[in-house]
Amino acid sequence: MAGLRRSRWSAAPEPEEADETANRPGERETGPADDRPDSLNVLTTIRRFSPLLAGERWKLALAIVLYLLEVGTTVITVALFAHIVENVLVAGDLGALTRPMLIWVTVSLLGAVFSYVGNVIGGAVTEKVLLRLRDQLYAHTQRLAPHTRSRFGTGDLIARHSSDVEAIDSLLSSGIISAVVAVVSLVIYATAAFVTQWDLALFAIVLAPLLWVIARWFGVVVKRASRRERYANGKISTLIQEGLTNSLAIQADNQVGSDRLRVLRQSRRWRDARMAEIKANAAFAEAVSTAEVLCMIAVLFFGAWQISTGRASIGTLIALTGYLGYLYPQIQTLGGLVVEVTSATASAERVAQVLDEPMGIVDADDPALDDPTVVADASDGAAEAMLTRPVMGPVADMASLVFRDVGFSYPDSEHPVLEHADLTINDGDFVSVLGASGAGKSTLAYLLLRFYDPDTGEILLNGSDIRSLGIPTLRAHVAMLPQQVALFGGTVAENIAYGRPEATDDQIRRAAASADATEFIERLPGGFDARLAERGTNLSGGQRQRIALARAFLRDTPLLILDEPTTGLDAATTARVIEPMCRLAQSRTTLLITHDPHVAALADYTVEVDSGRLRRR
Ligand SMILES: Nc1ncnc2c1ncn2[C@@H]1O[C@H](COP(=O)(O)OP(=O)(O)OP(=O)(O)O)[C@@H](O)[C@H]1O
Repeated sequence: MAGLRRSRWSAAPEPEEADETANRPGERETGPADDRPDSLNVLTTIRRFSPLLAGERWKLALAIVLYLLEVGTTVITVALFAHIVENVLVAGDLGALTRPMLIWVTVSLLGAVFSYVGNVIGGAVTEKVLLRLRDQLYAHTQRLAPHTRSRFGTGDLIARHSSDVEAIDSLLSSGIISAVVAVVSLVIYATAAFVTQWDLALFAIVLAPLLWVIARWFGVVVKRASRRERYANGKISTLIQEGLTNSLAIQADNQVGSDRLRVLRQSRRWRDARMAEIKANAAFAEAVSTAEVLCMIAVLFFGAWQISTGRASIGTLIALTGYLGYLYPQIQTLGGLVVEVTSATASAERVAQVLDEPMGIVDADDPALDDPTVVADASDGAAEAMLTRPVMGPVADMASLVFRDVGFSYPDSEHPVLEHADLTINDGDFVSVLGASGAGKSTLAYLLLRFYDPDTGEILLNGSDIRSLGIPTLRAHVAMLPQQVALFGGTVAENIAYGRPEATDDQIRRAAASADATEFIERLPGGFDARLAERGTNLSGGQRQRIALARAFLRDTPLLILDEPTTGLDAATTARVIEPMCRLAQSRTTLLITHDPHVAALADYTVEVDSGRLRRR
């Protein structure tokens, strides 16, 4: 099993400039740094992510061969054109036109087929890499320890999963294909040009190193701007995600203007970074075009001089300019790729930062550790079998708990939350957990569910250390109702059955009845088939709690953890939640975390979390 380790990456390493998210509670201000020793360059990025190309390299090679065959067809068409100029137009022999024209049409059709098949195969590789990367990144992110996930911020993680992943994808597959094709075509066109007229070709080829230098220089400039742009993009996602989630509080607190200003300021930073990118890209394109035009003019001058002195024919000059017409764009493509690919490494760094963070607590056979190429490539049914494979050990119908000398502090905190904490809870006990805010009540639930492991001591479930049970088995013993009920887009019935998707309609209805939820559910348009709004915002707080209780009734686990189930509810609603809650608690071991002494009094006894200890009262 993997434990928690500190990462060599922080969520985003260096402060760049004060920004609007900096003063958010609990958030560490971070920003991009251009000169990080462990920042990725193009080669390290390709090496880092190339396992995602496993099994696809031969397709990549095939796509490259097809593109090159297409390049071969264009070389032939240029030679044909020169042939037609010399032997048909200059010689005035129209009869000599038919054969080269037929060859031209055939070769062009072949070129179109090569190009089409190459595009489709290259595209298929690209999309497969994208699928694998998305799957790997999401599985990894979902297994991060809670404190690591909150360090990144949800909005920023969403940006890393969307636009940053796409940038890596273009770098890995299309980037590789385009680079190889551009290099080999360059060699082919250059060879054709040399064979046609070596001294003129030599004159024209001096452009290549010049363009390379220009591309390298602009690559560095664009990468710096891209880092700023990626960073600002992540921050905008964070701000918008926070703003939308807290929309009502923002309005109620009269902070609409300042909230908008925060997003606007970050958007301005993004605009500035984009402008830097746009200017660098535009300047690069112009520098390349100007160098290209100057070289072409020089070749024409030199070529015209050679024709006038009889050293070259007009057909030769036409063929040469034809090859150069294909060769220069390849140099330009290569230069553009250097710039584009270098800037995409800024996204690669951001994705690598997430993947380099160690996962939280995971079992050795957790599907998140599976080879992402195997899972993502599997058919839908096979992937389902892999990801929902039965890893469960036997689930007991009782739950006794022992905390033995437990010590714990959060990985990024100096202060211990629990120290030498001891407690025994017998099967069937209904225990309320009290304590000052920040005492460590919710932390107990985190430890019981193994989001974290204790630094010292052990927690026993039915006499076994919970570390020996396997996470799915442990969690199959526990139903947890968090402070914020987790509701998902879907119907009421689907939400009740979350955690036990195989439940029948009848079981779902019985669970709803036990949670005293049937009446309000049936009043919803569609009843059990009514669709819930995002996070269940079309339900009241009490109704959301009762859906969560129905879910817990349905799961019917021997251990129940209720984390502040009545927070924010008025007396009448609290009463409606408490009744089914007590019914649920009656038949299992229950930990009820609460601040409310009236609610706490419902339990058989109280445990107080105080100064890192657990005291039974
Ligand atoms: N991810 C984290 N990283 C570092 N410290 C944390 C983290 N989560 C909680 N803490 C700290 O651990 C302590 C215990 O937090 P916990 O949420 O368990 O308290 P609580 O008793 O449930 O509080 P409340 O009643 O206010 O919900 C607090 O001091 C809190 O600041």
